[in-house]
Amino acid sequence: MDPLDRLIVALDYPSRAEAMAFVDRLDGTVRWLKVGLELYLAEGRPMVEALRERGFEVFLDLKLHDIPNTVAGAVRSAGACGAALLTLHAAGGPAMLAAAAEAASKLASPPRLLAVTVLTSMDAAQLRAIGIEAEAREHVVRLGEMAVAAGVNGLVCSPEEIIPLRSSSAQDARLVVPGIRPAGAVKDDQSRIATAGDAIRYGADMLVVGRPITRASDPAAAAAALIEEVRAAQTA
Ligand SMILES: O=c1ccn([C@@H]2O[C@H](COP(=O)(O)O)[C@@H](O)[C@H]2O)c(=O)[nH]1
Repeated sequence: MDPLDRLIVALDYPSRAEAMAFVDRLDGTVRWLKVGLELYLAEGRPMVEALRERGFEVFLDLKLHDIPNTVAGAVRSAGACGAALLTLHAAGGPAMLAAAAEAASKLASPPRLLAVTVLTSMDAAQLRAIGIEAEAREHVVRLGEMAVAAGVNGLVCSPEEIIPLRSSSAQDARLVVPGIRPAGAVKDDQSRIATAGDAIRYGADMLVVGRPITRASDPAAAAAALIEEVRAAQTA
């Protein structure tokens, strides 16, 4: 797989002007950009369309989570803007996921649906606080198997769950992995992390990287270095 198709840069910015100023600084080094809630709620569908017009592939990370009928409608609305990937929460359950998959299947060019398993910011204490006593790995595999059976195309998980998922019934799902940090870097609000090279060696398909690139003094160089790390890991 082309390493350029394995890195998604998260555009966590409050406005189109700031996002586009950052995109300019990337200087053509990346192919995939992620529009999340902050930017989408501020700028909406035209933001995605503008990135598509500039030739980028877009991952629309809206993490939909509602009753099946509402999520199906959201997939129809969001899916028409040209994004290649769209997220929803696996915790919405099989009926919600199946309704989303059915709605996507009726679109002219549907986004691939990715189910977010357990947010990479959550550790054991956070999981216990919402009533989950199982380890993150165990819970991710349970959610991942359920989500794939319900019809989604891929999963969002942390680097720590890639290997367990690859030996589960969800083994063929596209695994999109945030929680990427260079060795020794600050975790910020992330908990379950690994380096880009390790995540690729474990079996990730695509990596999502925000602050290690957006906060770099030279974002284009930081992105190019990550792409090189991916290339080295996949040929090792
Ligand atoms: O479990 C999840 C799901 C989504 N994300 C998103 O990925 C990026 C990560 O940004 P960093 O700055 O590299 O931490 C961010 O946009 C999240 O919304 C996630 O981190 N974990």
